[in-house]
Amino acid sequence: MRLKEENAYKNEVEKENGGRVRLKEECRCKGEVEKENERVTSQRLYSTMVSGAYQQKLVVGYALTSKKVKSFLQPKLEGLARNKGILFVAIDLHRPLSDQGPFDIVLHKLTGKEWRLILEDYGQRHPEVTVLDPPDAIQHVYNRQSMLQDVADLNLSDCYGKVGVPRQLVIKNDPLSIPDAVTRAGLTLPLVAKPLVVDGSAKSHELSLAYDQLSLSMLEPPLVLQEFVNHGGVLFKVFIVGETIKVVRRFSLPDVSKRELLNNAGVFQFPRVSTAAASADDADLDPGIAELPPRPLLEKLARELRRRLGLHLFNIDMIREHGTRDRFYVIDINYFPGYGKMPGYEHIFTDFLLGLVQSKQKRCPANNS
Ligand SMILES: O=P(O)(O)O[C@@H]1[C@@H](OP(=O)(O)O)[C@H](OP(=O)(O)O)[C@H](O)[C@H](OP(=O)(O)O)[C@H]1OP(=O)(O)O
Ligand SMILES: Nc1ncnc2c1ncn2[C@@H]1O[C@H](COP(=O)(O)OP(=O)(O)O)[C@@H](O)[C@H]1O
Ligand SMILES: [Mg+2]
Ligand SMILES: [Mg+2]
Repeated sequence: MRLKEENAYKNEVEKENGGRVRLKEECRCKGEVEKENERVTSQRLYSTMVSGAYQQKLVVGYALTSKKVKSFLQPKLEGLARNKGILFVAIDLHRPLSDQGPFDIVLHKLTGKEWRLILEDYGQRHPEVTVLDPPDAIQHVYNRQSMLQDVADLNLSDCYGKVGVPRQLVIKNDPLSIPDAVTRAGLTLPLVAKPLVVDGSAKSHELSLAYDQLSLSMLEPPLVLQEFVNHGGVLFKVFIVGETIKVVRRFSLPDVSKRELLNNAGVFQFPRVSTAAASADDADLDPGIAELPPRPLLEKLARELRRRLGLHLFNIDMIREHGTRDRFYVIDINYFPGYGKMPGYEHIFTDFLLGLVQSKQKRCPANNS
């Protein structure tokens, strides 16, 4: 690229990046966001010079924790996105959202009421921007009772297998009432006790296994008490990105035998299981346990949940009842999970973003520029 053209392009980038340039002038402290956006601008210049034909298609503003930025926004994803004309820009939480961008998509996973209100207001003022995903839809899966409600309502029982949720009971307060409440509800031990609300904290993932009824009064509400389902120690993590589904196997809690149940009492907190480090994809497993859930079943489940939950980005923790071929339970739904560990997520995610904007343009051609 000749110097004149390069300068002309620099001007064009500066113009296009109006919001970000203004941000540079306005922002007194040279913060992380500014540095990030400078880096992005120079990367864009570089990619133009290398490819010769740069065409930016969409700008994705993101509001994610630093942990999530590290695991999700990996260099391979950013590089691929850049080649496809997608630019990721960090949202500055200290400045009004409407002064930033303009964005085509806002990608976010932050908890807290303040952020929710900001996004709701922004969504109303900027209907042309796709907010991934709507805050109230995300809120619905941050509660372990409501997250499974849609699976229970689905009644998926004639689609290459049956999918349900374990029987469960919500305890809002008074731990002393738990043993009676469990008897009345007719729940069978052992039970998994899970904090009712998932708020991104380590505490919301502190789960316990309860072997006897009396010890249940030692638990700290608000919580969900869920029947433990023997599943051969293997769990299926079903990642969903729009219409794409990817399944991986993870190790999980081992089965609890009748004898073990008789010989044990108490409530035992267990460490985080089924994390990425517990991959069981390459393990030598009993085929009856390891066989993935049937594809048509997953497709129907994902399609229905996408529609009912109003979410594009989530995963489902699913187990097969040990000793059955086709009896499945959904035990957990996570919003914007650890996609960095989903095989091929870079291509899947970038294609998904492009597809979103294309389908929006088809629906509202007047917005095309
Ligand atoms: O820590 P990661 O990257 O494995 O992702 C966590 C998820 O793990 P997974 O992708 O299912 O293996 C994790 O899934 P689980 O609840 O462990 O099944 C949660 O989604 C977690 O988010 P939060 O703490 O509930 O807000 C996710 O944490 P964040 O990345 O959103 O902080
Ligand atoms: N009803 C259940 N039956 C058997 N195992 C369960 C059940 N619920 C949870 N588990 C085990 O506990 C782990 C964590 O539970 P989960 O509901 O997924 O909570 P989290 O949101 O912290 O991942 C699961 O990965 C699984 O190994
Ligand atoms: Mg889980
Ligand atoms: Mg979870």
